[in-house]
Amino acid sequence: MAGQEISKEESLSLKGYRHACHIMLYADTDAKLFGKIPIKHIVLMQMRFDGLLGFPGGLVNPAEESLESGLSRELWEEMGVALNVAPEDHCSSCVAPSPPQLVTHFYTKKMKEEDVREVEKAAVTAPDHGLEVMGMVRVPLYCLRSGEGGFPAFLSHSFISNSRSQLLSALRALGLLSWAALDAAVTQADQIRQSTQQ
Ligand SMILES: O=c1[nH]cnc2c1ncn2[C@H]1C[C@H](O)[C@@H](COP(=O)(O)OP(=O)(O)O)O1
Repeated sequence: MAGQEISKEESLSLKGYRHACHIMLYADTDAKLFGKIPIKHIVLMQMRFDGLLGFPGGLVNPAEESLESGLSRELWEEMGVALNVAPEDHCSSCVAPSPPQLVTHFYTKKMKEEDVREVEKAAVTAPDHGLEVMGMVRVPLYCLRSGEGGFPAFLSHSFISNSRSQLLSALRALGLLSWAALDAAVTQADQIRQSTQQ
């Protein structure tokens, strides 16, 4: 479910559409899982109230505020931190495949590892914690030796709207995972989904 890409400016002229803004916060890390598997990058997503994975953010009314300030407001509600989002952090805008009449605007922001830790700590006492947000999650970007563990297993879960495509596109565009690693993970995730549907 990728949705149809559209420019931010064009999307704002669409009549009768709602606008949702979400952001991928990420950082580099030297940490190693079990002391040997390099984690390389921390990427934050969240478990939503509906059991689906998605990015922090929410609905913004462009008639009342800019997309970026609306996104900052949503981030405060969901993560309890005042994060400045700039127009330069904008990554893509899409007419979402579902729900209807929705444009999803996607942003990415690189942080320091220690600042990501502060976000994670603050999120536990944010207004929406335990209500609209069940918790922040880190995306495991590594693959375990079995081939399926780690990122493929993560991708086999259920995601809200086009957030899975947003994740894959951002990882590709930012060079956090190679094209080959991404393609292999997507193929393995499909296999995991098929095997768990039986
Ligand atoms: O992470 C996401 N990526 C793309 N679209 C998303 C994401 N999370 C939600 N959505 C879509 C689907 C939802 O109906 C709307 C509104 O999002 P939500 O975060 O639930 O907004 P509110 O907190 O209710 O304002 O966007």
